[in-house]
Amino acid sequence: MRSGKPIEVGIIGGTGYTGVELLRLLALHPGVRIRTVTSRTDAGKAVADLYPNLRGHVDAVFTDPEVENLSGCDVVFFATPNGIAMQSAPVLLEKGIVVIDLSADFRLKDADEWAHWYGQAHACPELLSEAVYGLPEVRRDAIRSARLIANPGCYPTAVQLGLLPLLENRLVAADRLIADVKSGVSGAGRKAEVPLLMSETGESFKAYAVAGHRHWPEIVQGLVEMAGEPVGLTFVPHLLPMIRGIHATLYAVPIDEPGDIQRLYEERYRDEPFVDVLPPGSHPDTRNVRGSNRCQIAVFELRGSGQIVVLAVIDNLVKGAAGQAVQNMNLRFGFEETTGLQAIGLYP
Ligand SMILES: NC(=O)C1=CN([C@@H]2O[C@H](COP(=O)(O)OP(=O)(O)OC[C@H]3O[C@@H](n4cnc5c(N)ncnc54)[C@H](OP(=O)(O)O)[C@@H]3O)[C@@H](O)[C@H]2O)C=CC1
Ligand SMILES: CC(=O)N[C@@H](CCC(=O)OP(=O)(O)O)C(=O)O
Repeated sequence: MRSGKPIEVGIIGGTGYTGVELLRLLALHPGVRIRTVTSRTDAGKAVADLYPNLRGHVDAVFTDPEVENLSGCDVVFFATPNGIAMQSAPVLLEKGIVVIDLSADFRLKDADEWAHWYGQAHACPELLSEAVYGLPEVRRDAIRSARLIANPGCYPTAVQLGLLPLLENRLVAADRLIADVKSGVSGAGRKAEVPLLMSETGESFKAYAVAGHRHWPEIVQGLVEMAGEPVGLTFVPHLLPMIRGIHATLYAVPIDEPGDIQRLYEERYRDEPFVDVLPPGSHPDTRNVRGSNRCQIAVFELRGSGQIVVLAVIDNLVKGAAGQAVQNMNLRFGFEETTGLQAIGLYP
């Protein structure tokens, strides 16, 4: 466990939902000092004036997102829209600063695939192979020595953790996977857009991006690595009338008699501090992980159809973004993995 001088942290995009969630978590982390928090629109304003929940905990003032404002940082988090981190990550890495990107810029390994899904050419394709996909439950050792960490997306975190034990053990048909996943509205970020108004989302429920969502290639990339074979995945995201939370219902067809699936999940995740396999017959509820870095999972083998159904819930802003980013920082800088992440889910 690391001790000594706190590490210096920078956050680009400190006014957004994942940025302020990083601030909430890092403010109580004993091993860090928040050195720089950026905003183009609120530069010069005290962080605690914009976010009074942080009064007395964060004394930083928003600054412009210029690279010069980040020198002296040991680690910089990008909590920015896609396409921003790839512009400045190379300069920061050259300065010896560790980069943890919460956006999707370094998640896909194939630059053409990235350009296809994100609608622009990648600015530094040469870094894609080096970037470590920061799902600690799969890649803990690589994260410990990474310079550039691609923090997973929210949907991909829930789906991959839900299917990992089945795919690693080759128990299900990898070409027939279904992920039916629902998200709270904060997944879309803090922006003024008509489809995100309370009157549009508040008492309604719908699927979206059924024909193709940019998280699909990210999830498939991760599942292929787990399964060691090609994967066929149907992924359908939905927008739920709630603020935080992701609920994934995952369907898989066993190849043979799969054995004791409950035990398989319990053993795979026994030593994982942030994956909680619930007792048989449980139905995980998004509110039980709200504000916490936990993923709660339940697994069922349906007698009628023979299908395996896995339910996985996370808070999209915590295990799906800022919490997982802090978990990655902890691994990278030698802190106890759970430092600053002990918050229990809010109930009700
Ligand atoms: N919301 C979620 O649940 C999740 C989000 N993510 C990803 O994390 C990233 C951040 O998401 P979220 O917090 O929701 O987004 P928001 O839209 O809420 O916030 C974006 C932040 O980026 C800043 N920003 C915007 N453009 C630029 C720019 N050109 N240069 C520097 N800063 C900029 C904004 O501040 P300002 O304009 O003042 O500079 C703002 O602080 C996104 O890539 C998102 O896809 C990942 C997982 C889950
Ligand atoms: C509810 C909602 O809109 N969710 C977002 C996904 C969350 C996210 O921010 O994903 P990236 O990090 O990959 O951009 C969406 O579907 O676009």
